[in-house]
Amino acid sequence: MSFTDDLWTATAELQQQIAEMPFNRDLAAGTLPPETFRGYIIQDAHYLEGYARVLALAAARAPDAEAIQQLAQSAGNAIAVERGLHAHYMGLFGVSAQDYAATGPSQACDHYVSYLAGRAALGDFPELLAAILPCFWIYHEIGQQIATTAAPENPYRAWIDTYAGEAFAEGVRKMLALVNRTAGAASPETRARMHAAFARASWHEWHFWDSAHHRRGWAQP
Ligand SMILES: Cc1ncc(C[n+]2csc(CCO)c2C)c(N)n1
Repeated sequence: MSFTDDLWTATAELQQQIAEMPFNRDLAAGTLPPETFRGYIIQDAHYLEGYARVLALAAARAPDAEAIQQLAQSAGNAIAVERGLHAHYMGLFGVSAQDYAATGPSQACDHYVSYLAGRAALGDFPELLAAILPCFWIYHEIGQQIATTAAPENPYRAWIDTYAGEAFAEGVRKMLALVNRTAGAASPETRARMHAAFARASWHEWHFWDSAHHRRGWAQP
C-alpha cells in the first residue's frame, strides 16, 4: 500500500461522512438551494485566495526544482480555474464585486486557511504538503462520486464537471505522487506528523461544507 493509501485508510470514516453530507447529496440531486450555493461560492472565493498563497509558500519551501514547478503551477492554476468557476456562479447568482467585498470569510473558511498558513509558517515541507493534499484529493473523490449520481439537468453541472474532469484528475495524481515521494524520504516521526496534518485538513474540508450547509458566517456578539 502506498503512503497516500495509508492516509485515506486512516481517515476512512471521516471521508465517508464527507461523501454523505447533505450539501453534497443535494448538490448531486440538483436540489441544493441556490442561496446555500451562493454563500458557499463566496466563501470558496475567499478560501481560494488563501489556498493559492499557501501553495506558493509550499513551492518556495520545496526540496527540488520539479516540486517547485509543480506547486507554483498549481498556485497559478488554482486562481485561473477556480476563479473562472466562481465568476460563472457569481454571475448566475447575482453576486457583485461589492457583495463579495462586503462579505468577509466565515469562521470555517478563516479557520481552514489559518490552519494551512500556520503549517506553512511553523511546519516543515512534508507536513505542509500533507495539509495541502485533502483540498485536491477530497474534491476529486467527491466530484467523481457526484458525477456518477448527478441529475442530468443539474444547475451545478459546471462545478461537477470541473472536479470530475480529466484535467483536474491529472493534477491530483501529480500531487499524490509528490506526497508519496516526500513520505518515502521522511522519518517515521515526520510521517506521523503528515498523518496528523492530512486528518486535520480533511476535517477542515468537512467543516467548510457543514458551515456552508448551515449558512454560517462569523458569530457576532
Ligand atoms: C474548501 C475547498 N476545498 C477544496 C477546493 C478545491 N480546490 C481549490 S483550489 C484547488 C487547487 C487546484 O485548482 C482545489 C483542488 C475548493 N474549491 N474548496
